[in-house]
Amino acid sequence: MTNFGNLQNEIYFAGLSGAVPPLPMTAAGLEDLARTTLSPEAFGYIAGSASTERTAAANVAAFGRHALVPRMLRGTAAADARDLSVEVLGTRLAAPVLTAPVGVLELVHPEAELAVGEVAAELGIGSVLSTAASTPIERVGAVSGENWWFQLYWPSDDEVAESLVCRATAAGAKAIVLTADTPGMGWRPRDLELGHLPFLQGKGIANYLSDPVFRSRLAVAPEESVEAMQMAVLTWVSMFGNHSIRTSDVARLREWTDLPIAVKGIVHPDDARAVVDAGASGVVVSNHGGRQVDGAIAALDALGPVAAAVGERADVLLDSGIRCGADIVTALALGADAVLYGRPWVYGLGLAGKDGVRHALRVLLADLDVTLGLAGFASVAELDASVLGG
Ligand SMILES: Cc1cc2nc3c(=O)[nH]c(=O)nc-3n(C[C@H](O)[C@H](O)[C@H](O)COP(=O)(O)O)c2cc1C
Ligand SMILES: O=C(O)C(=O)c1ccccc1
Repeated sequence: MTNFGNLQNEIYFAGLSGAVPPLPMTAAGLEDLARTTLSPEAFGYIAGSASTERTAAANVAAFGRHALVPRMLRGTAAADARDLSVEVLGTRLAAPVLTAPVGVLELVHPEAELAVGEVAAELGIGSVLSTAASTPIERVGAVSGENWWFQLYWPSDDEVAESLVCRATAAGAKAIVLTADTPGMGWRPRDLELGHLPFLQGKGIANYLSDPVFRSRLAVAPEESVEAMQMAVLTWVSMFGNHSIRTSDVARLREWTDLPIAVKGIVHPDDARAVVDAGASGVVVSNHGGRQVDGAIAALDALGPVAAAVGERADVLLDSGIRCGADIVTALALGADAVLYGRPWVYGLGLAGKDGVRHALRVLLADLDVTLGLAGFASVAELDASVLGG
């Protein structure tokens, strides 16, 4: 047992000698501090969503429309015997949480993906490494323990896509997460107002620059000169956007790797059924944190119908709007097997590197642990819709 909730005791006892936690104890507090600490470009890129940002707001608001109805006097397990573990896509996790794939982490801190992979492994949860990482797959895989997955942005050059998948498989990834909702970049006013797209500065393209197939497309190695690097960036631009991927391509991905495949960015039950028919064993219900289609349905509102559509045929994960322990309990009650945690730990990374990521993740996991126990549950496995009063 992991006893994530023990963070409470740790802080209160340290408080006896006058110590207080170095960072805020809520996701909102981390965001507020990041707003005044990070550069406007970095903060705008992370906090920003598409257009009016109403889907980003809806993601969070949707959790507020569900209330937990805690059960009392059930003689449940002591805090140190509570079991938060789950198995998703064949991966055993100490809690139903993985860090969401987030690109270009060098924008906020040089430790970037290495910090996230290491801390997730230390805590026994999972991490999903972005294609748009600032650090090559092999280096991140080497420090990320056993429970990391690779997120694929399928480039318009299929041979580059296959190469990325083979590299991730060889580096020890336990699953491939194909992101379906980003055939191109969403309309993002905060970035547009600053004229800021990090990739054009060569940030977040380390997996391409280190890829033998991508490099074979370049006339001159990017290390040779500033002009050669600019050509590599333009080659990236020409291959990042890819509107041609279809459901049937999941079957092609299936041929490149034996790893389980999840498709991320699904909100329609028909799309969920189709990708499972094509060979996916997981679906991530997500609208990319409201960064792609503004006006889209809140992720939590899409969860129930998607979970009903796939039934026992696939695992269901959810992201977009997870901010506290009760949000995870709600998502699991509505049919998710686990959640991906996004922006709050990115603020932690920006504020204090690896320590900040650890802080943000421990706060979430402790809140989940305490909430679960107080609601009358001894394990995550026992959670079902009845916690919502049914
Ligand atoms: C700065 C940033 C970069 C992201 N980069 C990626 C990415 O490279 N690949 C991907 O599949 N999703 C990416 N996402 C989406 C996240 O994986 C996740 O779906 C989203 O952050 C969930 O919303 P929330 O953070 O508001 O909870 C990114 C999100 C943010 C905020
Ligand atoms: O910024 C994003 O949300 C994102 O997912 C992304 C990552 C790399 C390239 C383009 C978009």
